[in-house]
Amino acid sequence: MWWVRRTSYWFSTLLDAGGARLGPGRRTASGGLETRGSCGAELQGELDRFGGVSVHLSRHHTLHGLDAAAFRRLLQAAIQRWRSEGRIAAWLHIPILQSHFIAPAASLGFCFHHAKPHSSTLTLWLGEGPSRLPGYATHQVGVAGAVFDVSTRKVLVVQDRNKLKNMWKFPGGLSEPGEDIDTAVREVFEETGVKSEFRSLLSIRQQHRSPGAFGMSDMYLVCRLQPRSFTINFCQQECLKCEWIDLENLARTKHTTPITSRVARLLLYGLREGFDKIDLSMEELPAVYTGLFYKLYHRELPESYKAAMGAD
Ligand SMILES: NC(=O)C1=CN([C@@H]2O[C@H](COP(=O)(O)OP(=O)(O)OC[C@H]3O[C@@H](n4cnc5c(N)ncnc54)[C@H](O)[C@@H]3O)[C@@H](O)[C@H]2O)C=CC1
Ligand SMILES: [Mg+2]
Repeated sequence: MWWVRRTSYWFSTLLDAGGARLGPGRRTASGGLETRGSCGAELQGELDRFGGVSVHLSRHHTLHGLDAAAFRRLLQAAIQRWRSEGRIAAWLHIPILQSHFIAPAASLGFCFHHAKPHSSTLTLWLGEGPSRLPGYATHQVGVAGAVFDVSTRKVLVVQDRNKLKNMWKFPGGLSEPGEDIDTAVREVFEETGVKSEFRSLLSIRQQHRSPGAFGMSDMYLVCRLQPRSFTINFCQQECLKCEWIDLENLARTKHTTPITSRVARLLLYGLREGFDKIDLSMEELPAVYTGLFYKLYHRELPESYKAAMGAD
């Protein structure tokens, strides 16, 4: 697959606005070799592994002195080309001192994705249907469901279509703002077609500077879910494969991620010794001052302790 080589950055980001020559042998967003020539200015970008194209204006020194109208013409031509090449999205990284290019980009449909102290990033969805680009995060919360059927000892796993290595993992994805951890049930259904019910929280992983979270922080939570249906009808856009596999095999196989493997072993332990040994159960409680509700996750408190301390 072409993206296995993406770390070598052979897709160069080029703009020849001022007639500057392009270096020989450079790769472009179209995946072909950029040719030298006098065909005029062209806005080129780097391809990402999802099929989007990213343009960093800071790398285009020839843009200096270009007015907003000329930039708009360049961008419009580039958008047409990207569409014809089947690109799904365009990302425009604009240094703060070139913010006069934001308005022409916005007039062509670009919207803000996020801003940092010295630059802003705009996106334009070029794919079919509504945009599937993830929003920006301070922390993003990913949730997954370990849907485990005790009677068959099988657990539901997927292989992600967009990952560099195709390892088995639990179906799941990013929660939307305002969603609870148990939205793992929704993610599992959307990705696999399998219906399930929340049982408990099994693990929490926190990682900072995560590449999958635009360099921000990522929380990844795995829930234990009880299956309510078994027929798989997986989402072709997100998954390459989806299967019910034997829990012991998942705990042993090398073709899985370390977190999935660890949770598989945790489930095996729960199966043998009782799920109360591994479950963080959830209770919804009223917030004292706001009148809102929140969900609290912890190991089950024995009845005797609840009674001794007074019920909530
Ligand atoms: N099981 C494990 O060990 C692993 C867990 N994770 C965690 O899983 C969570 C995310 O789950 P996912 O299934 O990835 O989320 P998800 O199911 O919400 O999928 C994200 C969607 O956004 C799309 N997307 C992401 N970046 C894109 C871009 N730049 N352009 C276009 N489309 C883009 C993907 O194609 C996918 O359709 C995170 O918390 C992450 O840390 C990630 C890797 C391994
Ligand atoms: Mg997913």
